[in-house]
Amino acid sequence: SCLGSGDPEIEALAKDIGRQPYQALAAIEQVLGQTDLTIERRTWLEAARAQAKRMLGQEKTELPLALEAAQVLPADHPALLHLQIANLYGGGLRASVDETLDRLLPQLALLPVNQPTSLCLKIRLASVMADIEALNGETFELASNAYRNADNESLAWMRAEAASVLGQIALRTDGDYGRALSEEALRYFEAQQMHDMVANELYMSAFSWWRQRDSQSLKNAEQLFRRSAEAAQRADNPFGEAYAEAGLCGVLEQQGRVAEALQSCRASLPKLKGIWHITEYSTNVNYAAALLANKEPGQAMVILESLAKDWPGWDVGYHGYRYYFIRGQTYAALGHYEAAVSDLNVALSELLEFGDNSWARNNRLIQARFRVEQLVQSLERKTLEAVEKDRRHRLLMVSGVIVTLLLSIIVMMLLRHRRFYRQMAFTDPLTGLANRRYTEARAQEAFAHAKARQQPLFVALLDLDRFKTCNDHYGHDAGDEALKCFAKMADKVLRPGDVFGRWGGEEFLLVLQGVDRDETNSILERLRSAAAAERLKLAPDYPLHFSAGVAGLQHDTEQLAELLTLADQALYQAKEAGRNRSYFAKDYAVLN
Ligand SMILES: Nc1nc2c(ncn2[C@@H]2O[C@H](COP(=O)(O)OP(=O)(O)OP(=O)(O)O)[C@@H](O)[C@H]2O)c(=O)[nH]1
Repeated sequence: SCLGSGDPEIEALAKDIGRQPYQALAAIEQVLGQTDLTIERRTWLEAARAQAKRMLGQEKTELPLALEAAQVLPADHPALLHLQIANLYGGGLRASVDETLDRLLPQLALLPVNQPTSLCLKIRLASVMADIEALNGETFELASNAYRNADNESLAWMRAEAASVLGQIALRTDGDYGRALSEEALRYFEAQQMHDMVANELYMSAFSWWRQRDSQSLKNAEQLFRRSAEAAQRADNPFGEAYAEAGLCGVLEQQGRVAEALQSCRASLPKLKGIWHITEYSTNVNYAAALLANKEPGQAMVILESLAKDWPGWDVGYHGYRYYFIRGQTYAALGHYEAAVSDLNVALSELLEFGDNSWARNNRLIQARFRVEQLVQSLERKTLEAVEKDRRHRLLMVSGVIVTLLLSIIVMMLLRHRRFYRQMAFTDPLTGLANRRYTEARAQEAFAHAKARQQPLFVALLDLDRFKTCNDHYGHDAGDEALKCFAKMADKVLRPGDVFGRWGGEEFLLVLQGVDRDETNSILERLRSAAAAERLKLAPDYPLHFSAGVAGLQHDTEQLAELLTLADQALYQAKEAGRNRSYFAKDYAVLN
């Protein structure tokens, strides 16, 4: 660090700031502790202290007091001007920067161009303006003026400082020129063993490579950040070390070297705490990015959320872009696509706004913009896909339910139809009794069962008497009524297990199992008297009488047909004998 005070003791202390800022600061503070200092000397020492603290990233809390005390000096006193410049950096309010610059610049213009004081003030001011991103023609002119005019051997230190600051400014637009200047400064600082200045120079150079973001530049940046950390360590400056490690964290993260990035972030963050906010903030964002890359989006979100809470208002400009860009991706990794898209859009708008300044020319911004836009698009696609998938899923479910319902209805209808057709196939449509086919099947079953067990079985053919006359006198409908009435009556009188069905015309078949001859006869008589009691609406004078021919199962009966023939013969006999009676076929040897 140069001051240009002309005081060898103060200049020696100032030079030590570039070597070991901590020790230099302690020495300066020791001298400042003396009570018999003149106000001029005190002001120079305060300017040196401010510079040392700047190198160490410390707050300059005593600056306002020192500035007040220095007011007794003439307004253009270089020590006072130094303090005012120091106050611009970090401590000075942004709003008052322009005002201070308006006051300082004309005064600097009045100073002789090649005097150490004049050179140092210009270098210091250009450096502060570069740090606060006030990069304009004046800044460049201040630095290049100092660089051009520090052209003799005795001003080598100032020339190196000027080269450093001018390099810093040039690196933003012209990398090659910037780096050539930076190397010139580096050579001097290394030769002078000004480790802290070396660390700073390497850092600035590394940073300029980092900005280019291509893989070779990132490698260069990584190497320079490492060298910067080593130099800071030699200078005994943990702040400088943390600063370089923070840079390393970002570069490694960008290179996808996640584990190393996490290590650098974790090493630098505790040392940065409370020292230099912007670096702490951006390193936290880089740390979150590395955690995200390490598939720890939950952890990344914890950091991002605490940043939003503890550092409100920092999410603007480039930092805002980075913050929302990383948080958007973290949201996406956590599956919150809508929040992700919204964050990425904020990132984009920050980027576009931020792109309005001179950095917009840097293609890095354009690349970043494309990346954000690509991500937003892919996330929007993902959201749409998720919605579409959900819709398809629901559609599938609804159609599944509909298909199942339709199938059940069809199955139900088929079952009903089957039942209906089955019934149709087995039932006599007029009387609702079993039809001949079904009656015969059931009779066969009963016959086989009784024969196998040698149990009694009686087969009776029942025929309504003089049915033709009913038809003839009262009409066919009356005949139908008689048949239905007979069927209904029989259904009531007989037991559910008895086989009873329409055999054809006015003829019915009754099969009784497990009952003997007498019981069969009495069942038939029960039927007879119940039928006789019926009165037909359409044929009131037609008596519902029937004749029955009955045959019983014998030991030697082989077929049901034999019994049916016998029953038919017996029926004939019953008719012959005068009707309205039951006749049993030869009943010897009937199973009783
Ligand atoms: N209304 C009606 N008549 C039927 C049905 N099936 C057969 N018939 C009639 O029933 C009559 C049976 O007459 P016949 O065989 O001479 O016997 P019947 O008049 O009862 O005389 P017997 O048996 O000797 O007492 C015929 O005229 C058939 O047309 C039917 O489903 N409905």
